[in-house]
Amino acid sequence: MKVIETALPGVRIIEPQVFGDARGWFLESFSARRYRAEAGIDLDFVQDNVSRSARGVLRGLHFQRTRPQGKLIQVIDGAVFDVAVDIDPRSATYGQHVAVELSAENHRQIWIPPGYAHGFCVTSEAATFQYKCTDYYDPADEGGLAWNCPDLAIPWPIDTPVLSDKDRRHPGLKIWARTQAR
Ligand SMILES: Cc1cn([C@H]2C[C@H](O)[C@@H](COP(=O)(O)OP(=O)(O)O[C@H]3O[C@@H](C)C(=O)[C@@H](O)[C@H]3O)O2)c(=O)[nH]c1=O
Repeated sequence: MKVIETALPGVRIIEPQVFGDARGWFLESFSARRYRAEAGIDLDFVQDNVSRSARGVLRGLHFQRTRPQGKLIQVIDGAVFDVAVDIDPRSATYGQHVAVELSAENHRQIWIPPGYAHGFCVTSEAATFQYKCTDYYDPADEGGLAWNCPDLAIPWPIDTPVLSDKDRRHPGLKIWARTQAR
């Protein structure tokens, strides 16, 4: 497999080795030993999630405040524009993001270590999105940032996404940071 470093510390794009033959193809989507050695993922995964979304749906930007989740993400069907945002005020890349297209066709994965905000929008007719998490979901611990915060300047490929009520209400980075500083 190929591992590509990004501008954000620890965030890596992974291209699994795809074995094609007359029947179709095969790939290993995770192997603890190899992902530790080659992608530097030395945390255990405790939860797997799958979501399905229609074109134009945007989920995010999400994180857990006290029990942050590392996420190993891939798309099983369709295509998404996937984004990780550095929300650590002590980080040299605070407020910066990495964006990557993940699709059933390119088989790409992204590893987002604990501590980043994450979101994606669907660029195909529909998309099936699958991810492994290093900590359990805790609704009481959820945090969010506005997808369209001007300080983040994320070049989303759509202007008017379909959002959940929850995702419509998140603050921008500056307002969120002020609530953290208290
Ligand atoms: C995320 C999650 C949701 N749920 C439930 C809560 C709710 O009733 C329903 C939908 O939840 P949400 O609207 O939060 O789902 P969603 O917007 O897909 O949330 C996800 O977004 C992406 C961007 C992430 O990075 C994930 O970590 C997660 O936050 O599913 C769980 O039971 N377990 C989970 O792990």
